[in-house]
Amino acid sequence: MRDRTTDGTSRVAAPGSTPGLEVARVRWSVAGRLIVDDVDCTAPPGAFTGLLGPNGSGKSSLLRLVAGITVPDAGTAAFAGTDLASVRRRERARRVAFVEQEAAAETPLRVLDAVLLGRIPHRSLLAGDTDADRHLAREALARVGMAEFADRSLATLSGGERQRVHVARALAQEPSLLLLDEPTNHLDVAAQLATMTLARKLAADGVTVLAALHDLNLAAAACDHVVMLDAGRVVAAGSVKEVLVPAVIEQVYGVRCDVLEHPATGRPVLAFS
Ligand SMILES: Nc1ncnc2c1ncn2[C@@H]1O[C@H](COP(=O)(O)OP(=O)(O)OP(=O)(O)O)[C@@H](O)[C@H]1O
Repeated sequence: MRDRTTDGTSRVAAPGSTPGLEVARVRWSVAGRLIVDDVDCTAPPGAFTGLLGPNGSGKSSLLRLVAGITVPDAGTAAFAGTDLASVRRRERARRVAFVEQEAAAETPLRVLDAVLLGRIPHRSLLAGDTDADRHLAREALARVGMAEFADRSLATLSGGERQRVHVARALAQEPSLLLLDEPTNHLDVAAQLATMTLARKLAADGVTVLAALHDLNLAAAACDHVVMLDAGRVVAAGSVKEVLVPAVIEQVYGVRCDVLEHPATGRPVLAFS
C-alpha cells in the first residue's frame, strides 16, 4: 500500500495482515473543474487516519467518493483488497459507514430510531428491529455519551448532540471502514477529545477509520497516519511526525508554526504564529 505525493515520493503504509483502504488514481471533476486530482492514498487497517487540508482542498469530496455517494471519473477505492465499486449496495452498507459533515434536514425521529437506521443493512428487508438491534443501538449511544437522549426527538438536539447521534448510528452499523467528515465540528473540547479517543479505540478494535479533520493539533494528538490534501492533490502522507512539520504547514496553509513536544504524550503540538 502506498501514498503517492505530488513530489513523486511514495511511502509504504503501516503493515497489516489485510490491506485497509487503498485509493488509487482517483479523479473527480464537477462543472468542468477538477476537484480531486489523481489521488493515491491509504488508510491502514485498524488505524486512525486523519485527512487534512485547507477549506476547499477536497476532503469531503474524497470521502464522498470513497463512500460511493459520488462516482469518480477515474480511479478506484478498494477496501480489504476489494474494489468498493464492485460491491453491492447493501453489502457495502454493512462494511462502510459514513458520517457526513452536515446531516440532511431531520425528519421528526426519535434518537434511538435514528441510531437503529444503522442496523438496516444487517437485517432482511421486511424484518423489524430485534432486541439485539435495540441493545446495539443503545450501546452505540452510550459510547458517544448520549445514552440518556434515546427517547428525545432528534430535531430538538443541539448541533453537537446531533453530531454524536450520527456517530452512534455509524457505530450501530458495525462497519469495518468508518468515514467521518469533521466529526468534532460543533463539539466542545471535552466532546472533541472523547470523539478522538473513541476513534482510536475503534481503530484498536480493528476498524479502519478515516476522518477529515481541521484541527491539526487534534490530529497530531490522536492520528496514527495522516494524509494532507491541497487543491485536490496529496501533498504529504505518513505519520504525524513526518507530515505535521513546519515546511508542510507553511506550504499548505501559508502560516508559520513551531512544532513542540507534548510534555505528557511526546506527540507533536503545533504552535502557530
Ligand atoms: N457538487 C459540487 N459542485 C460544485 N463544486 C463543488 C461540489 N462539491 C465540491 N465542490 C467544490 O470542490 C472544492 C472542494 O470541496 P470539498 O467540500 O471537498 O472541500 P473540503 O476540503 O472538504 O472543504 P472544507 O474544509 O471547507 O469542508 C470546493 O471548492 C467546493 O466548492
